[in-house]
Amino acid sequence: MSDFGARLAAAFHTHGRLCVGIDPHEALLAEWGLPESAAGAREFGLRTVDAAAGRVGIVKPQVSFFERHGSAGFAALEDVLAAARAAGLLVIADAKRGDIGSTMDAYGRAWLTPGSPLEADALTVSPYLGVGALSGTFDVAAQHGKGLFVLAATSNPEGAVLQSAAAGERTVAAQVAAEVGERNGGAQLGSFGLVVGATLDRGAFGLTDEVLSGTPILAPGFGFQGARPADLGRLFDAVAVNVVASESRSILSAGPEGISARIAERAALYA
Ligand SMILES: O=c1ccn([C@@H]2O[C@H](COP(=O)(O)O)[C@@H](O)[C@H]2O)c(=O)[nH]1
Repeated sequence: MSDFGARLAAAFHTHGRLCVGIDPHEALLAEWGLPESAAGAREFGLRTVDAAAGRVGIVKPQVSFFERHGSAGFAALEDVLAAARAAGLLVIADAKRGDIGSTMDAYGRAWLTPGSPLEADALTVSPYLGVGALSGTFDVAAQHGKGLFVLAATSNPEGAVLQSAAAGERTVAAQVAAEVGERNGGAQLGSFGLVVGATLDRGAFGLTDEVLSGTPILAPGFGFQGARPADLGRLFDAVAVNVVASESRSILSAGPEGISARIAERAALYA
Protein backbone atom coordinates (compact mmCIF):
# COMPACT_ATOMS: atom_id res chain seq x y z
CA MET A 1 0.00 0.00 0.00
CA SER A 2 1.24 3.53 -0.77
CA ASP A 3 2.19 5.82 2.11
CA PHE A 4 -0.16 8.37 3.64
CA GLY A 5 1.33 11.30 1.71
CA ALA A 6 0.71 9.53 -1.60
CA ARG A 7 -2.84 8.57 -0.58
CA LEU A 8 -3.50 12.15 0.46
CA ALA A 9 -2.21 13.44 -2.90
CA ALA A 10 -4.54 10.99 -4.65
CA ALA A 11 -7.50 12.15 -2.52
CA PHE A 12 -6.71 15.79 -3.40
CA HIS A 13 -6.56 14.88 -7.07
CA THR A 14 -9.85 12.97 -7.10
CA HIS A 15 -11.97 14.93 -4.62
CA GLY A 16 -10.27 18.22 -3.79
CA ARG A 17 -9.21 19.54 -0.40
CA LEU A 18 -12.32 19.48 1.77
CA CYS A 19 -12.20 17.32 4.89
CA VAL A 20 -15.54 16.70 6.60
CA GLY A 21 -15.29 16.82 10.37
CA ILE A 22 -17.40 14.31 12.31
CA ASP A 23 -18.17 16.12 15.55
CA PRO A 24 -21.35 14.83 17.21
CA HIS A 25 -21.90 17.82 19.48
CA GLU A 26 -24.79 17.48 21.91
CA ALA A 27 -26.71 20.29 20.15
CA LEU A 28 -26.18 18.71 16.73
CA LEU A 29 -27.45 15.33 17.95
CA ALA A 30 -30.62 17.09 19.10
CA GLU A 31 -30.98 18.91 15.76
CA TRP A 32 -30.57 15.59 13.94
CA GLY A 33 -33.27 14.00 16.15
CA LEU A 34 -30.73 11.61 17.64
CA PRO A 35 -30.30 10.65 21.30
CA GLU A 36 -27.50 12.18 23.37
CA SER A 37 -25.74 8.83 23.75
CA ALA A 38 -23.14 6.57 22.18
CA ALA A 39 -25.86 5.16 19.92
CA GLY A 40 -26.70 8.68 18.79
CA ALA A 41 -23.06 9.49 18.10
CA ARG A 42 -22.68 6.23 16.17
CA GLU A 43 -25.73 6.92 13.98
CA PHE A 44 -24.59 10.52 13.42
CA GLY A 45 -21.12 9.35 12.41
CA LEU A 46 -22.36 6.62 10.09
CA ARG A 47 -24.79 8.96 8.33
CA THR A 48 -22.04 11.53 7.89
CA VAL A 49 -19.76 8.88 6.43
CA ASP A 50 -22.52 7.86 3.99
CA ALA A 51 -22.96 11.45 2.90
CA ALA A 52 -19.21 12.05 2.58
CA ALA A 53 -18.38 8.92 0.61
CA GLY A 54 -17.82 9.72 -3.05
CA ARG A 55 -18.16 13.47 -2.43
CA VAL A 56 -14.93 14.14 -0.54
CA GLY A 57 -11.79 12.13 0.07
CA ILE A 58 -11.12 12.84 3.74
CA VAL A 59 -13.01 12.80 7.04
CA LYS A 60 -11.88 13.80 10.52
CA PRO A 61 -13.77 12.27 13.43
CA GLN A 62 -13.30 14.33 16.60
CA VAL A 63 -12.53 11.66 19.19
CA SER A 64 -13.68 13.67 22.21
CA PHE A 65 -17.33 13.57 21.14
CA PHE A 66 -17.22 9.75 21.22
CA GLU A 67 -14.93 9.44 24.24
CA ARG A 68 -17.38 11.37 26.40
CA HIS A 69 -19.74 8.36 26.17
CA GLY A 70 -17.11 6.03 27.67
CA SER A 71 -16.57 2.51 26.42
CA ALA A 72 -19.80 2.56 24.39
CA GLY A 73 -18.58 5.77 22.76
CA PHE A 74 -15.31 4.13 21.79
CA ALA A 75 -17.26 1.18 20.33
CA ALA A 76 -19.30 3.68 18.32
CA LEU A 77 -16.12 5.37 17.12
CA GLU A 78 -14.67 2.03 16.06
CA ASP A 79 -17.72 1.45 13.86
CA VAL A 80 -17.48 4.93 12.35
CA LEU A 81 -13.75 4.57 11.64
CA ALA A 82 -14.26 1.17 10.03
CA ALA A 83 -17.19 2.38 7.92
CA ALA A 84 -15.25 5.41 6.72
CA ARG A 85 -12.21 3.40 5.75
CA ALA A 86 -14.38 0.75 4.06
CA ALA A 87 -16.00 3.56 2.05
CA GLY A 88 -12.57 4.56 0.74
CA LEU A 89 -12.30 7.72 2.80
CA LEU A 90 -8.99 8.77 4.34
CA VAL A 91 -9.57 9.04 8.07
CA ILE A 92 -7.76 11.52 10.29
CA ALA A 93 -8.47 10.67 13.94
CA ASP A 94 -8.46 14.00 15.76
CA ALA A 95 -7.33 12.81 19.19
CA LYS A 96 -4.45 15.26 19.79
CA ARG A 97 -2.41 12.77 21.77
CA GLY A 98 0.76 14.00 23.47
CA ASP A 99 2.90 12.32 26.16
CA ILE A 100 6.38 11.00 26.89
CA GLY A 101 7.88 8.79 24.22
CA SER A 102 7.08 5.37 25.68
CA THR A 103 3.44 6.31 26.19
CA MET A 104 3.23 7.93 22.76
CA ASP A 105 4.41 4.65 21.27
CA ALA A 106 1.30 2.99 22.70
CA TYR A 107 -0.93 5.73 21.30
CA GLY A 108 0.74 5.28 17.93
CA ARG A 109 0.08 1.56 18.01
CA ALA A 110 -3.53 2.08 19.11
CA TRP A 111 -4.43 4.42 16.25
CA LEU A 112 -2.09 3.48 13.44
CA THR A 113 -1.56 -0.29 13.52
CA PRO A 114 -3.38 -2.18 10.77
CA GLY A 115 -6.14 -4.28 12.31
CA SER A 116 -6.29 -2.26 15.51
CA PRO A 117 -9.91 -1.53 16.55
CA LEU A 118 -9.20 2.21 16.32
CA GLU A 119 -7.19 2.08 13.09
CA ALA A 120 -7.12 5.40 11.25
CA ASP A 121 -5.02 6.67 8.35
CA ALA A 122 -3.56 9.53 10.36
CA LEU A 123 -3.63 10.89 13.90
CA THR A 124 -3.34 14.40 15.34
CA VAL A 125 -0.64 14.71 18.01
CA SER A 126 0.66 17.41 20.32
CA PRO A 127 4.37 18.36 20.36
CA TYR A 128 4.16 19.99 23.78
CA LEU A 129 6.42 17.33 25.31
CA GLY A 130 8.88 17.87 22.47
CA VAL A 131 8.77 16.67 18.87
CA GLY A 132 11.45 14.15 19.91
CA ALA A 133 8.90 12.49 22.21
CA LEU A 134 6.95 11.64 19.07
CA SER A 135 9.88 9.81 17.54
CA GLY A 136 8.45 6.32 18.13
CA THR A 137 5.06 7.48 16.84
CA PHE A 138 6.67 8.70 13.60
CA ASP A 139 8.32 5.29 13.34
CA VAL A 140 5.06 3.37 13.85
CA ALA A 141 3.36 5.60 11.29
CA ALA A 142 6.16 5.14 8.75
CA GLN A 143 6.19 1.39 9.30
CA HIS A 144 2.50 1.13 8.39
CA GLY A 145 2.20 3.85 5.74
CA LYS A 146 0.21 6.09 8.09
CA GLY A 147 0.33 9.82 8.76
CA LEU A 148 0.59 12.26 11.65
CA PHE A 149 -0.55 15.86 11.98
CA VAL A 150 1.44 17.69 14.65
CA LEU A 151 -0.05 20.81 16.23
CA ALA A 152 1.94 23.88 15.14
CA ALA A 153 -0.33 26.95 15.12
CA THR A 154 -3.84 26.11 16.20
CA SER A 155 -6.98 27.91 15.08
CA ASN A 156 -8.02 29.05 18.58
CA PRO A 157 -6.89 32.52 19.70
CA GLU A 158 -5.52 31.20 23.02
CA GLY A 159 -2.75 29.28 21.28
CA ALA A 160 -0.93 32.21 19.76
CA VAL A 161 0.96 33.46 22.82
CA LEU A 162 2.68 30.11 23.26
CA GLN A 163 2.98 29.03 19.64
CA SER A 164 4.41 32.34 18.38
CA ALA A 165 6.90 32.64 21.28
CA ALA A 166 10.61 32.45 20.52
CA ALA A 167 12.33 29.06 20.60
CA GLY A 168 15.93 29.95 19.84
CA GLU A 169 16.03 31.68 16.47
CA ARG A 170 12.58 30.47 15.44
CA THR A 171 9.10 30.57 16.88
CA VAL A 172 7.79 27.50 18.68
CA ALA A 173 5.49 26.77 15.72
CA ALA A 174 8.32 27.13 13.19
CA GLN A 175 10.60 24.90 15.27
CA VAL A 176 7.88 22.21 15.31
CA ALA A 177 7.41 22.67 11.55
CA ALA A 178 11.15 22.37 10.87
CA GLU A 179 11.45 19.17 12.91
CA VAL A 180 8.39 17.63 11.26
CA GLY A 181 9.58 18.73 7.80
CA GLU A 182 12.88 16.89 8.33
CA ARG A 183 10.88 13.69 8.78
CA ASN A 184 9.46 14.07 5.28
CA GLY A 185 12.92 13.85 3.73
CA GLY A 186 12.25 16.08 0.73
CA ALA A 187 9.11 14.23 -0.48
CA GLN A 188 6.80 16.29 -2.70
CA LEU A 189 4.02 15.61 -0.21
CA GLY A 190 5.21 13.81 2.91
CA SER A 191 3.20 11.70 5.33
CA PHE A 192 3.95 13.91 8.32
CA GLY A 193 1.90 17.07 8.53
CA LEU A 194 1.14 20.04 10.68
CA VAL A 195 -2.01 21.61 12.06
CA VAL A 196 -2.12 25.28 11.03
CA GLY A 197 -5.38 27.10 11.67
CA ALA A 198 -7.06 28.89 8.77
CA THR A 199 -8.07 31.63 11.19
CA LEU A 200 -4.58 33.06 11.60
CA ASP A 201 -1.76 34.83 9.84
CA ARG A 202 0.86 32.09 9.55
CA GLY A 203 3.55 34.71 8.97
CA ALA A 204 3.16 35.82 12.61
CA PHE A 205 4.16 32.28 13.60
CA GLY A 206 7.19 32.18 11.31
CA LEU A 207 5.50 29.55 9.16
CA THR A 208 7.07 30.49 5.86
CA ASP A 209 6.58 28.69 2.55
CA GLU A 210 10.07 27.30 2.98
CA VAL A 211 9.43 25.69 6.37
CA LEU A 212 6.07 24.28 5.19
CA SER A 213 7.22 23.01 1.81
CA GLY A 214 6.31 19.35 1.19
CA THR A 215 4.37 19.12 4.46
CA PRO A 216 0.64 18.34 4.50
CA ILE A 217 -1.25 21.05 6.38
CA LEU A 218 -4.44 20.23 8.26
CA ALA A 219 -6.24 23.57 8.43
CA PRO A 220 -9.25 23.73 10.73
CA GLY A 221 -11.05 27.04 11.02
CA PHE A 222 -12.88 27.13 7.70
CA GLY A 223 -16.64 27.50 7.99
CA PHE A 224 -17.92 27.93 11.53
CA GLN A 225 -14.74 29.57 12.88
CA GLY A 226 -14.84 32.19 10.16
CA ALA A 227 -12.28 31.39 7.46
CA ARG A 228 -13.76 31.22 3.96
CA PRO A 229 -12.82 28.87 1.13
CA ALA A 230 -11.94 31.91 -0.96
CA ASP A 231 -9.27 32.76 1.65
CA LEU A 232 -7.37 29.51 1.10
CA GLY A 233 -5.11 30.89 -1.65
CA ARG A 234 -4.44 34.14 0.20
CA LEU A 235 -3.68 32.42 3.51
CA PHE A 236 -1.53 29.61 2.22
CA ASP A 237 -0.43 30.84 -1.27
CA ALA A 238 2.46 28.64 -2.47
CA VAL A 239 1.63 25.83 -0.03
CA ALA A 240 -2.17 25.93 -0.56
CA VAL A 241 -1.80 22.79 -2.70
CA ASN A 242 -0.87 20.89 0.49
CA VAL A 243 -3.83 22.07 2.60
CA VAL A 244 -6.55 19.80 3.98
CA ALA A 245 -9.39 22.27 4.57
CA SER A 246 -11.42 21.05 7.53
CA GLU A 247 -15.02 22.03 8.27
CA SER A 248 -17.27 20.42 10.86
CA ARG A 249 -20.24 22.44 12.20
CA SER A 250 -20.75 24.41 8.99
CA ILE A 251 -21.49 21.10 7.25
CA LEU A 252 -23.07 19.09 10.06
CA SER A 253 -25.61 21.84 10.77
CA ALA A 254 -27.30 20.96 7.47
CA GLY A 255 -28.93 18.05 9.30
CA PRO A 256 -29.45 14.52 8.06
CA GLU A 257 -31.64 15.60 5.13
CA GLY A 258 -29.35 18.36 3.90
CA ILE A 259 -25.87 17.05 4.61
CA SER A 260 -25.18 15.37 1.25
CA ALA A 261 -26.03 18.53 -0.67
CA ARG A 262 -24.08 20.69 1.81
CA ILE A 263 -20.97 18.51 1.42
CA ALA A 264 -21.20 18.65 -2.37
CA GLU A 265 -21.67 22.42 -2.27
CA ARG A 266 -18.72 23.01 0.10
CA ALA A 267 -16.47 20.48 -1.68
CA ALA A 268 -16.88 22.39 -4.94
CA LEU A 269 -15.44 25.46 -3.24
CA TYR A 270 -12.20 23.62 -2.43
CA ALA A 271 -11.86 21.60 -5.66
O1 LIG B 1 -6.32 24.10 15.70
C1 LIG B 1 -7.29 23.35 15.73
C2 LIG B 1 -7.15 21.97 15.76
C3 LIG B 1 -8.27 21.20 15.72
N1 LIG B 1 -9.50 21.73 15.63
C4 LIG B 1 -10.65 20.81 15.55
O2 LIG B 1 -11.27 20.97 14.28
C5 LIG B 1 -12.68 20.94 14.42
C6 LIG B 1 -13.24 22.29 14.03
O3 LIG B 1 -14.65 22.26 14.06
P1 LIG B 1 -15.55 23.44 13.40
O4 LIG B 1 -16.93 23.04 13.75
O5 LIG B 1 -15.29 23.41 11.91
O6 LIG B 1 -15.13 24.70 14.03
C7 LIG B 1 -12.97 20.55 15.86
O7 LIG B 1 -13.03 19.13 15.91
C8 LIG B 1 -11.73 21.03 16.59
O8 LIG B 1 -11.47 20.28 17.76
C9 LIG B 1 -9.64 23.08 15.60
O9 LIG B 1 -10.75 23.63 15.51
N2 LIG B 1 -8.52 23.87 15.63
